[in-house]
Amino acid sequence: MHLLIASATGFEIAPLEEWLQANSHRINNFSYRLGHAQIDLLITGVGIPLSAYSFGRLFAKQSYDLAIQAGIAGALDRNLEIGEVVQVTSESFGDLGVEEADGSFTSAISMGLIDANQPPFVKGLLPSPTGTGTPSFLKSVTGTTVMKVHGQEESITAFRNRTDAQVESMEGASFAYACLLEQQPFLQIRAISNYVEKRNRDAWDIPLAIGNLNQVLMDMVQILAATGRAGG
Ligand SMILES: O=C(O)c1cccc(C(=O)CC[C@H]2O[C@@H](n3cnc4c(=O)[nH]cnc43)[C@H](O)[C@@H]2O)c1
Repeated sequence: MHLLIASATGFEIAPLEEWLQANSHRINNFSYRLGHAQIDLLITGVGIPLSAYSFGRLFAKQSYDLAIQAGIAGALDRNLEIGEVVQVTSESFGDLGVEEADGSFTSAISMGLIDANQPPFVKGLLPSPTGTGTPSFLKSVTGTTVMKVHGQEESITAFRNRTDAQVESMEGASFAYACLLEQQPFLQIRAISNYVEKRNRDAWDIPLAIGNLNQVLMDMVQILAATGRAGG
């Protein structure tokens, strides 16, 4: 099977890369062979524009049995724990729209600039397909993708009032959008590094999130390499 593991930054999947270097056959700078799997690594860059270009360019020339986006994320849902690893099963572009004169936000979808049901959107969301090797041991959550990480109480309260999303990242929706349009089976796996709250960098635990994320990735890679199957 041909597997893609993509991340915004190199540090988010560095432990996986080190593990592949020690435990698999290196094909080139970004590809490894392990059992029945070829594993390609992709670093897209942070944010919607960089990741959208990266996925669009890659999927124009290459398809995969399974594409996994892996990274850290902020939790809007306080029931999620720092360090917890989740799978994001629906996405949205959380701040794509206009700021009104009174400071309120109107989304591009409610303005009709994007049709809420224009494929691959379904009711304004980007739902993940089911049955693409979804790991049942991970909690399923809803995600949203923003250009600007929230850090001010008033804007966070307003955002919570207009989204049902449980986690926030800066690339999830670009990945889901590209995969859905290219009919590319995909999974988005995120580890919670912080809560979406008044900016407090000291409360982030990036090492814990990255450690837990990469343990899940290594477990999944070993299972997929052993079985050579993504479905199920
Ligand atoms: O050090 C910081 O203050 C900082 C702020 C934003 C992002 C980072 C990163 O390390 C970038 C990696 C990745 O992290 C995702 N992420 C993590 N937490 C959040 C969040 O609360 N809201 C949105 N995105 C988040 C994001 O996908 C970045 O690509 C460091």
